[in-house]
Amino acid sequence: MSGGDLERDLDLGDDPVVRPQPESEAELAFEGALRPRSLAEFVGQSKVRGQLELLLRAATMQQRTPDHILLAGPPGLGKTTLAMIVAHEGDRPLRMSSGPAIQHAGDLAALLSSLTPGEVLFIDEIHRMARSAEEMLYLAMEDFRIDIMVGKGAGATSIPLDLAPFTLVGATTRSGLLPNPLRDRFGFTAHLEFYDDGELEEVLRRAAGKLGLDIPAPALAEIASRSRGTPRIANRLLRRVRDYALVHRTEPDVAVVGAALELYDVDAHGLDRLDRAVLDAIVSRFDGGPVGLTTLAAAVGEEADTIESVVEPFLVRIGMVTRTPRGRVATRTAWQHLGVARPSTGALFDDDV
Ligand SMILES: Nc1ncnc2c1ncn2[C@@H]1O[C@H](COP(=O)(O)OP(=O)(O)OP(=O)(O)O)[C@@H](O)[C@H]1O
Ligand SMILES: [Mg+2]
Repeated sequence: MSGGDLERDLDLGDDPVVRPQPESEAELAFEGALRPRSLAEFVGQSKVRGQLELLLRAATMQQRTPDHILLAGPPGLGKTTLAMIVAHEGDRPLRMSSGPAIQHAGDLAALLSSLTPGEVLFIDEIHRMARSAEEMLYLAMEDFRIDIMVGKGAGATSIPLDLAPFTLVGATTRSGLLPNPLRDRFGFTAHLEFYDDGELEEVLRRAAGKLGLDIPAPALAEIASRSRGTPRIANRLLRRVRDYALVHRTEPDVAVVGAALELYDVDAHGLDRLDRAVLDAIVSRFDGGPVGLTTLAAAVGEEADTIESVVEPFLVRIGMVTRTPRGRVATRTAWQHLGVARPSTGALFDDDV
């Protein structure tokens, strides 16, 4: 997306610290060390936890493989963690793959035919799997069987192949993109929700413990409140605060949390520069909106997709932006947050949000 000169007068940097996607290999390794290993250790999502517990117990009592499980929800809320827990709780081996790695039915056939009885197969980003593989997966999930095509043209024949019984755990950030026949074949779909501040505080308390950090509760609460309901972001901010305290040879109290996060441009609501640039554009350049997604994206020099999938959901969730049929509108809270006086009359504000 080209924003022309509008794009040039904003310097947004490209290392936002509060994006929900993993930042780097180093972060993935760090996350691995902090991942809860059991359902009991998994913080929050009490509904999903209870549902999973029942499903796993019933399978153990009946000595069968648990039903296939679909984990749906935004990035960083614990889908991969839960998939590992499903395998661990049932004492089953875990095979990990992902949608983008399965580009042909043959890729999936190789994977499925090599599973051992009772194995848990985790397919991350399952909505990105090739269509031909999806169809093979339907039969595999239902009957633990696949048909392998041999030869081409008129001489082609299909050879049925029995599979070892397995549990498929699929994860998706875009459950709306899954075809219905695939969605229907999961025995259980877990919808992960954003965490509240108390739950994030607990995530942070456990993570600090694992890292051997002594951080007072008010400082943990301060990090939690800036973590956008997302454990991955909470753990990342914890790491930045730890580094800051280390370098400045100080105890990580509330003031240190504030200073460290200010350094990384994370404000009291967990908004970063891009979030604020979006809000500022709606308020200052488009008089509070409504403004269309493409125009808005051009104004801040960012991909429309990033605005739509990453920036906007959070701004909508905290009540700073609303979507109207005519475009995005900044709410009263947004004007207040930016410290800009909002005109009290005018046709643009007839939604009075
Ligand atoms: N309920 C939880 N309790 C404690 N830590 C959690 C919880 N959920 C997630 N985490 C931590 O957050 C980090 C990210 O979690 P995870 O990798 O499972 O997210 P994800 O949903 O798979 O994200 P993505 O969509 O990007 O793959 C991990 O370090 C994990 O330890
Ligand atoms: Mg994941």
